Amino acid sequence: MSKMFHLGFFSSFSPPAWHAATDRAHGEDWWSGDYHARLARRVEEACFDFLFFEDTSGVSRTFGGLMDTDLKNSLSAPKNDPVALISYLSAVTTRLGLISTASTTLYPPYLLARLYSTIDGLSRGRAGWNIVTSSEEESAHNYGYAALPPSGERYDRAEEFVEVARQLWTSWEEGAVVRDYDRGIYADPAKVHEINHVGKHFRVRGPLNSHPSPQRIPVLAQAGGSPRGRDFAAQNAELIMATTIGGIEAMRAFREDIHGRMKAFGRSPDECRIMYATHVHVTDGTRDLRSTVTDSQLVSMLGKHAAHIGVDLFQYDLDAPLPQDVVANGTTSMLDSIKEKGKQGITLREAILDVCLGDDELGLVGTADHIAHNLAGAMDAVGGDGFIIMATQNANEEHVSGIIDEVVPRLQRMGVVRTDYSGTTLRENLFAF
Ligand SMILES: Cc1cc2nc3c(=O)[nH]c(=O)nc-3n(C[C@H](O)[C@H](O)[C@H](O)COP(=O)(O)O)c2cc1C
Repeated sequence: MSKMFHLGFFSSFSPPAWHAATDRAHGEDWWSGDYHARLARRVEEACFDFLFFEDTSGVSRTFGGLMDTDLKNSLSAPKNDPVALISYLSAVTTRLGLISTASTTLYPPYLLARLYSTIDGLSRGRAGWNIVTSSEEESAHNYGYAALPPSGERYDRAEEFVEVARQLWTSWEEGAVVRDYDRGIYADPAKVHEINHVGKHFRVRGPLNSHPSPQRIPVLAQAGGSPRGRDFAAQNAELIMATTIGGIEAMRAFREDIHGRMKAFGRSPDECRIMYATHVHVTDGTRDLRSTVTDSQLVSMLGKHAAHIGVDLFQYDLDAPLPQDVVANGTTSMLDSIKEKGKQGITLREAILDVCLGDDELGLVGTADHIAHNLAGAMDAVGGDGFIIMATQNANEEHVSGIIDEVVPRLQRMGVVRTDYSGTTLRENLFAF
C-alpha cells in the first residue's frame, strides 16, 4: 500500500475569481473574511493539514510603470493582510492548520514574533509562518527602502531575523508560567530571559512579552527556490513549499537536494516536510481546459506572474518564446522556468498556461478518478511528503468543489490521506506520518 501524504490548500486574501459567474455574489464582500471562513470550514471538513495564504505588500507598477494593469485586473491588489485573516479563521475552525506569509524584509522581528505567538495562542497551536524575503520592488517602497535590496542581502537579513525570532519565542523557559496563587506569582522571573541581540540588522533586548503559545514556535514554512533560498529553507524550515514544475524527476531531485542540504546543516530529513504546490482541475474528461481560458483570465495569469517576477511580461510577444536575456530581481526561479521552456521553443502563452493550469506532466487535469490516481502515483514516485492544492488563480466554487468533494474522498478511500486529525497542533499533524 502507498505511503500516506499530507494535503494543504493554497489561497490568498484577495477577491475570489470575481469574474466567474458562479462567484460574483459572494465575491463582493470577500474582505469581510466570510468567503475565506467558508473555504476554511470546507477545507477542514476534508481534513487538509492546513490552509495557506500567500502575500505581497504593494500595488504593482511592473506594467509600464503604472498601476493601471494591476488594479484593473486585481492582480496583486486588492489584497488584505492574511496574518489578520488567520487570526479570524482560528475562531471559526478547530483543527485546521493556518499558515500565513510575512516578510523578513518588511517586518521587525519583535513585532512578528509577538504577533505569531498571539495567533498560535488564539488558534490553540495551529499557526504557521511562511517566511518570505519579498521579491517586489513596490513592497520595499512602502517600508522605507529606496529600492528592493538584492536577493543575497535579503537572505542575510532573513537569517538574522529568524535567529532573533527563535530566541524571542524561547525567551520564556518551560515552566516560566507558575500561576501560584498562594505566593502571588504569575511568572517566575528567573525563567524569563532578555536576549540582548545586537546584530547587523537588528537590536532586540527581549524577552517577548506575550504568553508562551501552545507550539511556542509557529510551524516555520519556506519556499525559496534559488540555491541560497534552498540553503535557508534547509537550515530553518519544517515545511518547504516547492513546485511541480519539471514533473516527477524535478520533484525528486528537489527533495534529494534539500535532504542533502539539511544533512550538511546537521538536520535529519525527517525534521522537514516537503510539499509540492500544484493546480488540479477536475473536468468531465473531455473538455480541453486550455481552450476554455478567456482573454481576461490569461491577462490575470500573466500579470500575477509578471508581478512576482518583477518584469513587465506584457511587453513580449505572447506567441514566441520569452527572450533568454530577461533578468529579474523578483522570483528568479519562476523566471528561470519560463526561460527554460523558451529554450525548448515553448511560447510565453503556453508557458504561462503550463504553470497556471498545471503542466499536466503529473496528469492533474481530468476526472476525479484520474487525478486521485495520479496524485497518489506521483507521491509514490517522489517519496513524499504531500501536495498544496492551488486554487488562487480563477478558482471558483465549482473548482473548489471538484477538489474537496470529488478528489479528496477518493484519496481517502485509497488510504493515502488523512480522514481525521490525529493531533491538536499543526506541528503534530504535519509530523504524524
Ligand atoms: C508555493 C509557493 C508559495 C510562495 N508564496 C510566496 C508569498 O506568499 N509571497 C512571496 O513574496 N513569495 C512567495 N513565494 C516565492 C518564494 O517564497 C521565494 O521568495 C521566491 O521563490 C524567490 O526566492 P528564490 O529566488 O530563492 O526562489 C512562494 C513560492 C512558492 C513555490
